[in-house]
Amino acid sequence: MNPELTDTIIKTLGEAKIASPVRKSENGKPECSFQPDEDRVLVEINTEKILEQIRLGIEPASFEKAGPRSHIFFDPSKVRCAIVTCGGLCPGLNDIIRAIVLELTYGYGVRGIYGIRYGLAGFIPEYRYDVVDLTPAEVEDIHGSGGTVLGSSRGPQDIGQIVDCLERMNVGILFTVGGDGTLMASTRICDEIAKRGLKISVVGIPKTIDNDIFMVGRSFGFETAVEMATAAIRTAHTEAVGYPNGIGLVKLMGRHSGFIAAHAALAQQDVNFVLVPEVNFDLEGENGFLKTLETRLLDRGHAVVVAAEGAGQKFFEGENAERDASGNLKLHDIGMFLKSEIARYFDSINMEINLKFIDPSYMIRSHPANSNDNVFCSFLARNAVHAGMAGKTRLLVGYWHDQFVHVPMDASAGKRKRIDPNGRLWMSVQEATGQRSMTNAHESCE
Ligand SMILES: Nc1ncnc2c1ncn2[C@@H]1O[C@H](COP(=O)(O)OP(=O)(O)O)[C@@H](O)[C@H]1O
Ligand SMILES: O=P(O)(O)OC[C@H]1O[C@](O)(COP(=O)(O)O)[C@@H](O)[C@@H]1O
Repeated sequence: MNPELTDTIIKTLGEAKIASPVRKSENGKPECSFQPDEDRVLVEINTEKILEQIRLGIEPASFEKAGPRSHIFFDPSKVRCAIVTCGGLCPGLNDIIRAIVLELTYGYGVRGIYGIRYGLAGFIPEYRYDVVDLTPAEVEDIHGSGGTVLGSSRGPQDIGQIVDCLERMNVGILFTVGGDGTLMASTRICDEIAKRGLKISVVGIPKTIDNDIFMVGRSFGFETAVEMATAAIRTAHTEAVGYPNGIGLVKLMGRHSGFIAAHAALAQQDVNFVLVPEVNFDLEGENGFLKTLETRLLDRGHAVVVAAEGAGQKFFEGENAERDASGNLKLHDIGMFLKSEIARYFDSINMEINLKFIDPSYMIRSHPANSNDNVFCSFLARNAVHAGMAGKTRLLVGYWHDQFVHVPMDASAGKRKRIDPNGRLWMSVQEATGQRSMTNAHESCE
């Protein structure tokens, strides 16, 4: 184990003892000193008290702290591990894969590490996706690239077949890197493992640039996404001030939660309107978006509008509601909608505008992680390895109140973190944009 990292973890987490399964043999190669102990059992992180608090709507004061444990469950010389990345891309996926491989190899002396191609589909024989052997050499340079070297996918896969594959490959620890869908799938994989009485740990690493995973304070890639979104807003502002009655309209990702839009608007305070899924707004009327935009143009001559993709979906009610392969509702394009509504409105009042629409969504999502996210990914991944090697299962490695912690999968699955319309973040957005009259008059969407 990297002594520097170990020290940091000891200081941060106050761990008294550190697992040290690897020692150097006479020829300098790592050798496992771990003696399997029959009494050791896989530990389900399913703390009843935490789940009960969440059921009652009380924020849990703490979770079990993440970090290396004094006893490990799996024999590093025998255990095989698998990594799978699922759902939409996110900056930092390759950093996570790389850090898992390096910690397993150099921290614990594990040799058999497999990469599953194209998400959960990679477990299913009919797709014929080859498994990748993940070695330090294989992952050496991947952290500089966006996306995931393993590939990803959406779409339902048979849980029985996934566990069959884990059995066939003799996998002891499965690392699932994904969002709320992956979390649901992971809990079902855990159920099937338990039903079959297998000794397989499933450790989740929460992934979503939307930063909306429940009971996870910060998800990797979010900071990179905000940075990139801020650059797009800056461009929109430059374009808007460059022409008479210039309007810069930026659409950002955020299916259910507008965290990227809210944070980026606060980072680049040239934004006049932030539209998020959590807060309703009207188009027409005195306090409606279009009239408020007109007032802003008459007052200052330019405006910047930032819309998260899940905002204003009520305007499409009654239209076809399609779903993607994973069952997520396909959203109507709020950016294109606002673009045409703005054009229609100003045409109707005979006022000339210059509108520039920017949609940087996929440029943001496929970007490599920034330095802070690089560091964050490394800690998340290494803590996931510690949890897995210690025989913990059915948990997510999360970041909660400035600590890396073990979040029971069941505490997070099926729920979502959203902007509180009465909370400090949204208040700050309203103050920074001056849009209070437009969105304050309306209720939250849920
Ligand atoms: N309720 C569920 N049960 C089992 N598998 C699920 C469930 N929801 C999603 N999945 C699977 O998890 C994978 C990732 O889900 P998806 O929603 O696409 O992305 P994300 O994990 O980023 O939310 C997909 O293969 C999807 O079919
Ligand atoms: O175009 P795609 O691949 O369907 O992904 C779009 C979705 O990706 C996200 O950024 C993240 O979604 P997931 O967490 O489900 O992967 C959503 O905000 C957005 O709706």
